[in-house]
Amino acid sequence: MKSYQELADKWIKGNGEEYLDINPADKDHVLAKIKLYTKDNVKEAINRAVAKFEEWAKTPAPKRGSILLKAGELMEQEAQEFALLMTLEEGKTLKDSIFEVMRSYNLLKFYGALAFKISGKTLPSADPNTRIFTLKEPLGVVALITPWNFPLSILVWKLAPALTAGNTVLLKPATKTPLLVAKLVEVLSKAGLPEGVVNLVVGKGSEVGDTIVTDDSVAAVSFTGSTEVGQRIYRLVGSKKRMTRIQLELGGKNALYIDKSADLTLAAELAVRGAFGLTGQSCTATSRLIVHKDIYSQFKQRLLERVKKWRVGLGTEDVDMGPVVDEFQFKKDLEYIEYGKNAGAKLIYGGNTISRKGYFLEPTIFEGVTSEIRLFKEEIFGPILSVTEAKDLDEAIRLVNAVDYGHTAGIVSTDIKAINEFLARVEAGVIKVNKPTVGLELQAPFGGFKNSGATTWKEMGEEALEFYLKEKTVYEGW
Ligand SMILES: NC(=O)C1=CN([C@@H]2O[C@H](COP(=O)(O)OP(=O)(O)OC[C@H]3O[C@@H](n4cnc5c(N)ncnc54)[C@H](OP(=O)(O)O)[C@@H]3O)[C@@H](O)[C@H]2O)C=CC1
Ligand SMILES: O=C(O)CCC(=O)C(=O)O
Repeated sequence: MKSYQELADKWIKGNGEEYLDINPADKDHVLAKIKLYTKDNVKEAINRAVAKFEEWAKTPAPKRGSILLKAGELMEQEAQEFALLMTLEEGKTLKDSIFEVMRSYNLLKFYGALAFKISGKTLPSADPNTRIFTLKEPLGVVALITPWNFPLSILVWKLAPALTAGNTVLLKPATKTPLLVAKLVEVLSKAGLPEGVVNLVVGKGSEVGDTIVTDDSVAAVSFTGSTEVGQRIYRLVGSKKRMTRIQLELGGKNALYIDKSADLTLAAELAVRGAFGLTGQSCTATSRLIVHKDIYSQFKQRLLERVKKWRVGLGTEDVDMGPVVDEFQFKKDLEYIEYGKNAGAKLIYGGNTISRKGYFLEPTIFEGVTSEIRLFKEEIFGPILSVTEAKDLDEAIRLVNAVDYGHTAGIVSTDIKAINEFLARVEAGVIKVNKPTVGLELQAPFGGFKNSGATTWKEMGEEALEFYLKEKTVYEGW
């Protein structure tokens, strides 16, 4: 069984308790024993980031960008090793891991190139002897806190713009997926990133999280994770003595609407891919289907035909879906399945565990899910899909919006009027038309609405850089 102990020992140097990093597809496979960071270790890391800030901020932006471009190249060369580690540590299929690694090295290259064009603007002045212009500057030490489900790309889409902009970084990945991040730090080091610019801390969020976000040396916090933790961080950061910039990307309960004009084969494909791809553990996952009553029974038949062909197994095999990430999430999924059966919804597919050494579940579908029950309203983050019938487009849009989240939504339709009505009235940061709700491209900005995000700043795209820069306005007279 492959061990990553050497990688862990080299880059993760906490003094706290030991944590076993386990392969979710095989509970007996320990990838490494991780020494977690204590609050004191975190404080030391913050101090290192503070001490390095001036030097890194003064490094010319093109030089900073060149290091990221180089890191992107190195990651591309090691893409297969990154992908294998991702599958062993998080459980997603190798195909999905390779896709995530590709996105990650492209993100490094994208923001590396953007370093060459960080710019302010020049404005006309009412005074003929004055020139007005703006200068963009880094913020200082930024803290990046990330989840396990996209263990590499989410982290890189924060880290790359942060570094390009000239900030030093405190990096706090999810405790479940630290090895992959250790490998990223290794690549950055090989690419020439000076020590102390990026400071990895691997510690349980519930123990070291408050220390990170409340430290007055931390100028900004960018967090992706659950709405519950995000709201806690929002309150804590708001009560700090130092004004602190904050970006929050949170949970989702995304709906895909199947219109009466939809191509039903396409609709079934998009529904199954969106709901069960990545084991449903995606903030862009399709968790709810809203189906027009006129095509309900034909669509249901196509949906069941498609899901029967969905292959579950080890991520390293040729399958469509790997295991659930860990025991905690596995139990949570099972509780929701039991709850659904007792809450009046009808289980029409799956619902069982698969007897292997890891945390394997069948893709599961409930129909007759009303908007009052928890299956409809709460983020599950597992391979469980709820189906609800709508009498017309108006009711469908109301149902799509009838949750506290507003991350992603989708419509499958060939009716341009219905599509435009949907685009205008649905409250979500990303809307997909005839596409799966999952799958974001790095050059496009994204960020959720309602309780799916703080809607302060976008991530990805050129827009992501703005979060990591402040703008100074100069009035230069003569
Ligand atoms: N909007 C978006 O773009 C995305 C949102 N998500 C959301 O993330 C969630 C799944 O990820 P998950 O990792 O379970 O989410 P959590 O909110 O539990 O954790 C996210 C990160 O925050 C840390 N953390 C936990 N408690 C605290 C705290 N009190 N203070 C500071 N940091 C803390 C975690 O550390 P530790 O691992 O040690 O607990 C982890 O690094 C889902 O809700 C999903 O929707 C996921 C991807 C994208
Ligand atoms: O769907 C994607 O491409 C990525 C979305 C994401 O960040 C997530 O689901 O956690």
